[in-house]
Amino acid sequence: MVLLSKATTEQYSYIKNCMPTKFSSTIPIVDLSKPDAKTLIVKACEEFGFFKVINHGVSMEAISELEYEAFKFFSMSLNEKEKVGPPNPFGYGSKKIGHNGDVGWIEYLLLNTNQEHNFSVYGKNPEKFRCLLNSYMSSVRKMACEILELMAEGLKIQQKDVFSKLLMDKQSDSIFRVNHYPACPEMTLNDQNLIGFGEHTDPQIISLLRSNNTSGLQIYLRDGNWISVPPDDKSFFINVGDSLQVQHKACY
Ligand SMILES: C=C1C[C@]23C[C@@]1(O)CC[C@H]2[C@@]12CC[C@H](O)[C@@](C)(C(=O)O1)[C@H]2[C@@H]3C(=O)O
Ligand SMILES: O=C(O)CCC(=O)C(=O)O
Ligand SMILES: [Fe+2]
Repeated sequence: MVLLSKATTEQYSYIKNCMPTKFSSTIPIVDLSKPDAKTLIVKACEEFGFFKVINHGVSMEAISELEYEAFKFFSMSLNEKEKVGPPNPFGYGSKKIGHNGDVGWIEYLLLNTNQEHNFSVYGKNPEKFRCLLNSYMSSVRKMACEILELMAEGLKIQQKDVFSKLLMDKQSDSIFRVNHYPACPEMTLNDQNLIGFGEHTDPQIISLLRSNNTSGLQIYLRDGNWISVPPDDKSFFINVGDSLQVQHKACY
């Protein structure tokens, strides 16, 4: 058994511990290349508010290249990374999330997808990072539009771009987050995990999540239980945000 000294535990005490939950085998899967995708998307949104997409059209090469550059960025010294911060609202952030005083064992880059950022400070090869980010963001935006259009069709809304046009708008406030959850060896040795990104709902229309093959993402179900989402680095997970939930209800 490993015991943590008081001094060690004190530095983490302001970040809550993660509760272990069961892995779910019931996450809906939508194959975007199949004709039933629109029906399955609507069903998943209504019953779960969360689903996984395969055949999403974002190339694995673009994903791996960006992931590699992001890892390089996060492996730099805190001093170097902080040249891209603080995130008010965009840039590099560590531990502090949002404006409500939330904290987590996380560091991240927060970008507006429609805004030019000063990339000259983004890591050792900023131009490469900028190119990879831009091409990744445009592929993911394309996928998001496809999902939103399928959703409108599935809901039998005549105007197919009713949701997707919000994303295509030049003034869109869509954001891109690159989250890094550093290992916390002392806690892991003691079989505990610190909360990375704490409990929240996403205010947007939808969130498109991709991660490496590490577990950690948990979702809250209607029945009041939290479940762990089995990781899958080849797929994207789609979370219905508060704005879509409100608009969706208004569609009936
Ligand atoms: C804890 C929080 C972070 C967040 C604002 C909030 O109070 C609740 C929602 C969070 C979220 C989730 C989606 C996006 O990543 C984000 C930028 C957003 O708009 O809402 C974050 C906020 C944030 O990181 O500032
Ligand atoms: O990093 C994750 O897996 C979740 C992040 C998240 O929920 C968010 O950025 O809104
Ligand atoms: Fe979220």
